[in-house]
Amino acid sequence: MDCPSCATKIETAVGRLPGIEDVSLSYHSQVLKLRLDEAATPRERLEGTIRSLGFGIEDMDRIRVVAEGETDTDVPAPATQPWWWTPKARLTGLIGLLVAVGFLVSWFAPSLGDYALVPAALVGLVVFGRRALALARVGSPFSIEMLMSIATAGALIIGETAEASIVVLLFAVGELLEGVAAGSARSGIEALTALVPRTALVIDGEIAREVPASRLEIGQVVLVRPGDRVPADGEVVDGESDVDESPVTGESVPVPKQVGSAVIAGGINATGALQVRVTRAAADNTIARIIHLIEEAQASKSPTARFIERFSARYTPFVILVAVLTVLVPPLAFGADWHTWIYRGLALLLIGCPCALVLSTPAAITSGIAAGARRGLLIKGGAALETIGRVGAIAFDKTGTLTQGRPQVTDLVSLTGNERSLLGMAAAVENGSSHPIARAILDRAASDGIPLRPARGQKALPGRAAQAVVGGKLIEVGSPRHAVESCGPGNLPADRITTLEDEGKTVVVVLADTQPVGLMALRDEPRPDALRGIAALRQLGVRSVMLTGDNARTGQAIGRKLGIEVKADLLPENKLSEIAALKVGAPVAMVGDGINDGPALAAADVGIAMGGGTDVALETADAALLGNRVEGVADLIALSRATMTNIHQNVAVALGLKAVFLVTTLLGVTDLWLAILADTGATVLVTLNALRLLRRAK
Ligand SMILES: Nc1ncnc2c1ncn2[C@@H]1O[C@H](COP(=O)(O)OP(=O)(O)OP(=O)(O)O)[C@@H](O)[C@H]1O
Ligand SMILES: [Zn+2]
Repeated sequence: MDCPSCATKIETAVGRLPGIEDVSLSYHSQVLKLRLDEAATPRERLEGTIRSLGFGIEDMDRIRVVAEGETDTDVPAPATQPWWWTPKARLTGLIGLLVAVGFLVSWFAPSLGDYALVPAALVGLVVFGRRALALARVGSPFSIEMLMSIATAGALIIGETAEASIVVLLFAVGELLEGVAAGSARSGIEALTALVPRTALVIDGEIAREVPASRLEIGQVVLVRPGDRVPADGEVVDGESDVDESPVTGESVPVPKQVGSAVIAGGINATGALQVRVTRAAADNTIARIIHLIEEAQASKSPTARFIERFSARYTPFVILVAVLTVLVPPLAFGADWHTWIYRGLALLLIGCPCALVLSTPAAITSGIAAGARRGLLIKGGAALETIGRVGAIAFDKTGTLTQGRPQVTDLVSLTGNERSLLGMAAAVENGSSHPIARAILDRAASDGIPLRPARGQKALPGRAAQAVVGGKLIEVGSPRHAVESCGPGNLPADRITTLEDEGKTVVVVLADTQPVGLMALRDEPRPDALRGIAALRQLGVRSVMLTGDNARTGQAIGRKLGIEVKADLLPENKLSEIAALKVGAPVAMVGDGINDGPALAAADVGIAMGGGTDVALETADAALLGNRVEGVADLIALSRATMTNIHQNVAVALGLKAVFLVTTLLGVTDLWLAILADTGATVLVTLNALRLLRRAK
């Protein structure tokens, strides 16, 4: 199969057979899966149906019954034939030979004339004509095969046998080239599958035993020696090492891993032996999800692709109509020569194939998505890829996206008692909360050796505070704004708060029965890559805005360091309205860590999740940055723009060539074989152009 639409044709045709369910055909792995009731449809009939559409089954032995739950990775990769020995290549060779012999014969025996070329044309006509009929039966009457067969038959009838034979030869060559080009696009994605090793060493008591990586189960512990590739997504339970995850995440620096770190299948373990507990089965590890994503992206059509499909659905009948008129009108109305105008009409039929046009968008989108995947930029479909390049503004969540997301308590200010009891109280309230501030306070209490006091009724007030009853008092830990609302502005040490906030620290106030008893300041360092990432976006002409629930002073202090516009003091629902307000004229993207900001990611036109490796929240986002660098956002935009440029070039080539040939054919300066060259040539050009996107990636 050369293109996803081939896969659709087969799926439709096979799906119509009785007793067949759950047909799914993966264009990438070239594997067809279905549930078959052999009483209704014997295997031979299934095979015959596929072959009648002009596709082969590489090896009947590879038809296998799979057990429930078995994954694609268990299916051995097809033994790839060299391109010059594929059925297509052999057919092309045969037709080429017949054409060559035909020309020789007519050279030596001029009396035979062009009849020597009839065999070549007939072989092509039989092969492609049968395919055209099979396609017509499954609902595609205007296939290129049909147009080509009519043109060939017509040329034979009016005695242009040389032309007819050249047309079938060029068509066969074009198909062959398309196959080669499509194959190299596919191998870019297959390379990803190859990243995961076939086997893994499972630790079983004292010994390590080798098992297929596809059979690893969640919870098993595998040994990854230095130099090995990590066989599964998992968590380090023993050992320390640097792992090069660049093949999956695009992150070029090896990542240090200790006990507790997440590792991704496909990473290369550099220095020390690691023991890794498997956290995801092979079927849904990061790489499998990337591949799945690319396949889904192909199935879901981008807006441009949909537009072009609608256009081409009208284009072909329109050209056929023009061809019919071309044949009929001049001879009937103006007494022109029939032969000339039939010839021109046939040439027109050949340019009526929208193949190159239909391929222009999906080819580029697939390459773009695959190119992104190679650099750790996951894009969930063509629509997202198209939108990202057009965004006018990008909203960033602060915590964990522009900052490290690991705040540290820097200052403790007790207003009444001592600092240790202040910390103990706050920690008791925060115990159980997952907010980064809560974690920071709990860590500090633990490192200061302060025991937790019993607390009950722990509750979160999102975007404001956490509260609980400790020692009979209602203790609240929250933003200064929340404190002002409960105790009035008079009782707070406002100067002290202002000073801390101007240093870029987040201040929380601890209240006991609505009376302030202390302050805590926390600092969350900006991420080193954030500055570069924002600068790169500015270069692309995109506005960046930081959205934060923190107060304005803290936000501004961080914003100044990063050179980014700041919207502060936002409650979670205000973040949504800020995003809506940014949508003026151009779409908006939202970048977050995908943990607390699901709604904001969903509210934007494009939600981009950032997160280290395995725990990316792809469910809520349209795109994800596996490399976990802010610069990835600019890379995404650049990739999207490059893809759109590529699409426009493809459309221009496809339509441009057709337009030129439309005119020259009507003027009578185009030969039939030039018309077919324009068609297959355009398809090949479009595929090759789309491949340039993949090359860019490495
Ligand atoms: N569990 C909590 N403990 C203490 N203070 C809290 C807690 N939850 C929220 N706050 C207060 O509310 C403010 C806003 O919280 P919110 O969760 O909306 O923002 P954030 O996640 O800290 O920052 P950002 O929006 O930039 O990611 C915090 O700065 C803090 O002052
Ligand atoms: Zn195709």
